Amino acid sequence: MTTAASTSAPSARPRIALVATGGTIAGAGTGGDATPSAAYQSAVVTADALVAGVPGLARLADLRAEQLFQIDSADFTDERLLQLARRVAALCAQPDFDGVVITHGTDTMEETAYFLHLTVPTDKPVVLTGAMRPGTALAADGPVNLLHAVAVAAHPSSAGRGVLVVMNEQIHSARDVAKVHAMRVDAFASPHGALGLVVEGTPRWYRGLTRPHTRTSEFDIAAIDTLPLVGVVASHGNMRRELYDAWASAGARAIVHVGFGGGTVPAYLQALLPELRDRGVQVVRAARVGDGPVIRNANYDDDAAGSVVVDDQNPQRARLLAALALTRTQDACEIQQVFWRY
Ligand SMILES: NC(=O)C[C@H](N)C(=O)O
Repeated sequence: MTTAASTSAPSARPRIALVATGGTIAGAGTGGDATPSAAYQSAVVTADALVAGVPGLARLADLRAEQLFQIDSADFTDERLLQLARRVAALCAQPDFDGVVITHGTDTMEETAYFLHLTVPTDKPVVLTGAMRPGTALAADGPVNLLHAVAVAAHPSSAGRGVLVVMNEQIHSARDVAKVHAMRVDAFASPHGALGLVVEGTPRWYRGLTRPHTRTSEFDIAAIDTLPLVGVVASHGNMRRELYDAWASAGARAIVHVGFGGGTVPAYLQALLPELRDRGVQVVRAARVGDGPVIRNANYDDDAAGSVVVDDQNPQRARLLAALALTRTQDACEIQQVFWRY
C-alpha cells in the first residue's frame, strides 16, 4: 500500500523511497510517561507520521514514503521477506529514485538486511534503520536514526556499498552486522567493525567490503519464487537428536547446526549428520559464540559427513544463505563455495 508523497519537492535533492515496515521506530508508549521502558506497542506510527516527526528530512531529500507492513520484526516470515525484497528491487529499478530507506524492527533487521544485500541487484544505496526506544520515549533514538539513514541513502558516496544498516551514528554492512544488545541504543555491532560513521550529518567511510553483494551477487530476487525451508538447531549440553529429526520431517532441506565454539558436534550426535545427508538434508555447521570462523574439517570430518561450514556467518544469516544456495544447487561442495564466497 503506497501512501502520499511526504515532503514538498523542489529540484535537485536526491529522491529517496522510504519503505516502512513497523518495529519500535514506529512504536508508541503505553505506560503514560516518557521514561524509556518496555511499556510500548511497536508498529503503530505510520510512515507519513514518522517522516513528519523529523522536519530536517525535507532538506536532505525528496522523500516518498509508503507503508509496506506494520509489524513487529519478529513477525517477518520468508513470504514477507520476499515481498519486501521484490518491492525494494522494483523501487531501485525506477529511474526516479536515487536510494531506498527501510524502517524496520531491530530484532530481525540483520536478517532482512542480509537477504536484500544478496538478492537486490542495484548499486543504489539501500539503508535499513530502526530504533531501540519508541518515539514517545525521552531521548528517543528513532528520529535521529531516520535522519542519518536518509542522509546516508542520499549521499553519492554510499552507492555500490551493498545494503547498509544505520543505527546510533554507525554505518554497518549487512554482511556483518548483528544486534548484540537487548536494550541499549548502541545495540548493533559488526565483528570486523562498522564501515563508517555519520559525522555531522554526512557519511564518512573507513573500510570497504571484499565479498560480492547486490549487483555482483549471483542471487536475484527476480528469479526466486519461494525459499527452501532451512531450520536452525542451537547447541547446549544434553542435546537431543529429535530436534534434527523434526526439522527433517517438516521438510527442511538444510539444518544449521549451531555448534559450540568452532561449530563442534557432540560425540553422541556425530553419526546423525551423515544420516541427515542421506535423507537429503544438508547440514551446515555454525558456532554459537557470535564471532570467528568455523573451520572445515577441524574437530569434525565435514568431508566424510557431507556437511559444510559457514565461514564467519552467524546462524540466522547462515539460514538465509543456505536457503539461497539451495535455490541454485544441491551439491555440498558448491554450497561450501557459496559460504566461502559471501
Ligand atoms: N527495537 C525493536 O524494533 C524491537 C521490536 N520488537 C522489533 O523488532 O520490531
